[in-house]
Amino acid sequence: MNPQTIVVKIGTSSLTQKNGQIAIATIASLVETLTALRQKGHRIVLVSSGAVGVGCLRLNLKEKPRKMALKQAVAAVGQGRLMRTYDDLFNSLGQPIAQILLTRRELMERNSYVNASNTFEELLNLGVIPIVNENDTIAVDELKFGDNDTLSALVASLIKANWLFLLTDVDRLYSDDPRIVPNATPIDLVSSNEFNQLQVTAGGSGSSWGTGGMATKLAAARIATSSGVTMVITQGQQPQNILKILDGESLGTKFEPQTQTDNARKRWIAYGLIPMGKLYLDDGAVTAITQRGKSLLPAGITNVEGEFTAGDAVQLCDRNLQEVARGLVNYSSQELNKVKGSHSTDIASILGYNASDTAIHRDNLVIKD
Ligand SMILES: Nc1ncnc2c1ncn2[C@@H]1O[C@H](COP(=O)(O)OP(=O)(O)O)[C@@H](O)[C@H]1O
Ligand SMILES: N[C@@H](CCC(=O)OP(=O)(O)O)C(=O)O
Repeated sequence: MNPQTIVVKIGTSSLTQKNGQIAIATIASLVETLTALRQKGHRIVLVSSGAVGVGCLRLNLKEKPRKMALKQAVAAVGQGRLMRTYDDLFNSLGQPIAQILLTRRELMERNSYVNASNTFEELLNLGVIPIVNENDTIAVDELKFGDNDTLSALVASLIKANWLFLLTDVDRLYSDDPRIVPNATPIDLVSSNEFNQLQVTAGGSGSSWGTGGMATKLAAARIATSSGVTMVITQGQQPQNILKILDGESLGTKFEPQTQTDNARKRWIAYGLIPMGKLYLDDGAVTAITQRGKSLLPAGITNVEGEFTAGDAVQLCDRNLQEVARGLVNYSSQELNKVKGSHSTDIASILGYNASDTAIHRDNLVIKD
């Protein structure tokens, strides 16, 4: 197999045992597997949860704190211990690692997005395994990834990975939460054209330590597959299965990639940014941008929702309120409220100054699959 770029995400539920102790055997096996993959020439990034869980363990807290500041303090305790554990184990196999802590803010700002991407590139070229987590200590609510499933999919998109493995405490996706519905049907493969028809009940976390459960894993699958990444949900207790899956064995649930968005800037618009508002479009505008590759003109906008400034990301929705695209606006929400539905030739007289013909230029538009 050609060298692949592989992101592996492991959840708290796999890093901790039922009794709350750290799952040393699982971590050791993960470290061996990732080192073996590196030795085969693959480029590896590990996204590891567990800072809060390990912090609680260190501080003898019996459950995950609910108060934000306390959770952040606990994560600060746990992150160091987690990295210490990883460094000891990777070091014994001669594998260098690095720590990367990210918040949503870094991926929202184009310069820091590009910087993060360059840093990953250099680390991977050096043969290092970067270990990523959310920077829980400084992340504020509105700028949180919130869960590492989403973070890992954004990282996979950022570094143009071939694969994203989500290691968790179930062996695959089921039609329903198998803890609640024991005879739920296992799902082995989700092909690119089946994704939108997928009939599953994605429940919350199965343990008191996990975040998001299956719902955030499916959200991650959407981001990953539409960035051209193959995603697999598989059992965290057997990280060595990653090697078998790469060799073609069917273990876990595999999500096939959609057509790849090659343009890094467009991937950033689609996934890096948090949309600040919505534009509702008439049918003509929807067809023009989705089928004819046109820019969005103010004439096709029927309604504007939210408050944003020029340069912000917005969602574009059709008359059924379905999101059809995302893009960076050339106007603020105030301006768009004045010029929506107007012809480009009238805009200067409505606003009293010369402005862009397009509400969103096609170079700044990303159409949803
Ligand atoms: N449809 C489903 N298929 C499989 N697992 C599901 C489903 N819905 C909910 N779950 C639950 O999701 C849990 C895994 O998510 P989570 O606890 O957040 O793990 P992690 O810490 O690995 O992110 C499983 O233990 C399972 O109980
Ligand atoms: N950043 C948090 C992880 C949050 C999270 O997504 O947890 P999980 O659902 O266990 O992957 C931590 O390190 O505790």
